[in-house]
Amino acid sequence: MSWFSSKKKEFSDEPIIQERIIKVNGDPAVKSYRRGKFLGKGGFAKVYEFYCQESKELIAGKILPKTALIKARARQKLMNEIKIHRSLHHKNIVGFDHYFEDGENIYILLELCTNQTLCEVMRRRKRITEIEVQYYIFQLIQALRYLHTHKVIHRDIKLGNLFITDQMELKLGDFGLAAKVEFDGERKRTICGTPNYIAPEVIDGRQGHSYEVDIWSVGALMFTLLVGKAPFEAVDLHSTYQNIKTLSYSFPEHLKISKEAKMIIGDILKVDPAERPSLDQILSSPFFTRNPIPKQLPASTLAVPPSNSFLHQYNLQIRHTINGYEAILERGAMTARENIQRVISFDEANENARNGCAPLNVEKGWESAREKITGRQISSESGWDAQEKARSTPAISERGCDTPISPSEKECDMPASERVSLTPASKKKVTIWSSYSSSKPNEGPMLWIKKWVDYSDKYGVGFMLSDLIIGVYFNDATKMIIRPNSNTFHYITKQAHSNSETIIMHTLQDFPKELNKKVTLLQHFHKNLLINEKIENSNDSDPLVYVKKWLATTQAHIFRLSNNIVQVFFIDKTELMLCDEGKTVVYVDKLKAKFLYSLSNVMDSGNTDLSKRLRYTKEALKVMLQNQNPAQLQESSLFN
Ligand SMILES: Nc1ncnc2c1ncn2[C@@H]1O[C@H](COP(=O)(O)OP(=O)(O)OP(=O)(O)O)[C@@H](O)[C@H]1O
Repeated sequence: MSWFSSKKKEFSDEPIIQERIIKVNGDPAVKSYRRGKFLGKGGFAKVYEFYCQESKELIAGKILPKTALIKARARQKLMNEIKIHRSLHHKNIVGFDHYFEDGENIYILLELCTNQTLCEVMRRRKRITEIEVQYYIFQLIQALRYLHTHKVIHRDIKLGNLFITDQMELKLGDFGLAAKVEFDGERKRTICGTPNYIAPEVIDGRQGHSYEVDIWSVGALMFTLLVGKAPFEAVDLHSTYQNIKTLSYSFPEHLKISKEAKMIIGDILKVDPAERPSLDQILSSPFFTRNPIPKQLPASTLAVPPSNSFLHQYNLQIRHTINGYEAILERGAMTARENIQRVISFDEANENARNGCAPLNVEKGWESAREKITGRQISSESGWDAQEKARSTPAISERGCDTPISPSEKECDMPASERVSLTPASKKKVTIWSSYSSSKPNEGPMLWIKKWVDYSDKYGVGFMLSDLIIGVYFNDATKMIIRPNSNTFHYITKQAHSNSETIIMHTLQDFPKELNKKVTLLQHFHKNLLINEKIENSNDSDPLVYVKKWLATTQAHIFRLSNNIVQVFFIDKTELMLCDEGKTVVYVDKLKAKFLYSLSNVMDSGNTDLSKRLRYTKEALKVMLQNQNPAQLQESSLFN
């Protein structure tokens, strides 16, 4: 793999560096590089842009004078760095191209990261917002997952070793202090140099250290990014070490740092390495799962906080996915998707076996998980579940973004689902479902049914969606929807002999007389379903979602929404939700614990109860979509 970037650049009189190479046919030849812009300098090295004259491409060239490598220990360290770095290939690790030498220097050619490092960002910004911390640390953790699976400890995670590309991707670099773990359980004893965020067990030295030192650094780094100074910083090294050993650090009171951020940093900064969370546990913590992580930050954030327009756009995206306590589901789905991604990126059979089939209990440890899911079938009007109360998710500004949000132009897009990549095996299985859950492209935002009531013996089914849209699916298959406290409603009818639907908007003061009864019913549902709901201003231009089809069987109520989400409410009070075009399965058990799976993992997991429910759902969907008689469903086998 070549790390040369194809960017053309004109150089005039910069020095030329020549690399002696051997051609494929064995003939000696020379490859020339123009030494371009100075990028920075480290302990021994100076780094420049290198312009390859033959390929006309750019790369970063690290120049180490041989005079700095006279001591055997320095040479050994460099060889160790090269040996480890050249074996690593991950999108969040600076790419290693190759190295060569001439009489004076050793040259290491590396992937060019044009946006410098987080050190320069922090110099300009002092501290960054929580959403940016999520963005960068998420990528760092992907790099560390890869490293640790390949038995490498980085041991020098610091701002200056976190490079940023022109695409705003984070890349971990500088493997000068990295170490390979030779056997399971090996504890490293020596560490050369002074790592910035040194872990207490390294200072102590007695019990040795391992992968957990990188985890410690992640915590210390997160603190630094949010606060603007390292957690244990002191006037001298001795006091810093003392602070580390006694965990003496505190969050300045004047800074608005979320409790989720404080919690995960506190969990990581534990003196006993065994008490620190794993990388996966860090990513499953509320700090990372409470909102989708942006796909890309704008380059402006290298110098200034995220713009209002970026935050507004981001907020719009997540308003559809996060509403009340249901955020848990979406947060979990993110984590589940990452879980899938992780399985794939590790690309190791044993990793697949270990990670692939494990259900992710997104509730574990979260207070929010105590919330109950709504949507119980009720038998009469008086049974509206007044106790069910949604938690409202704090606005983004309360989640640590200092900048207020105001409407403005579009700046980025970040559907979390784009992070998903599936193994070929999963793809195969998903098609079974996508034919039911996604016969058309995704048609709307991520909303789902939060409450419903079945009045089909008289009128139809009333429902409330997660963004508090109220709707009725009438017995004649027409639908009506209204936003909370809105003066307008939508009436949806199906055209005869075709599948297409007509949506007409009316005001509550002015609508055709023949809709009188339906509107009365809609208002009745509107009033009752919204009891105890916290209503925020809704926007009439937001896309509408409604129940497109539903089916009641002896075992369950099955709903298919216009955004292709399928929800199944079983009579034993368990629930299933198929989202993400049927690729993600959310299962809520009787105790309201929520589990997330990729569809392929459920099928392979050996969870026969869940597989049975999924098969049942598939059959029910077939019946529903082909307008068959529900009696054709083989139901007896479901809850034996
Ligand atoms: N791949 C790269 N792309 C762009 N700039 C780079 C790259 N690698 C290094 N630099 C720049 O060069 C500087 C020094 O590089 P680096 O930190 O790798 O040198 P070092 O001698 O190994 O440093 P240290 O003393 O921290 O170990 C970096 O801070 C950065 O500004």
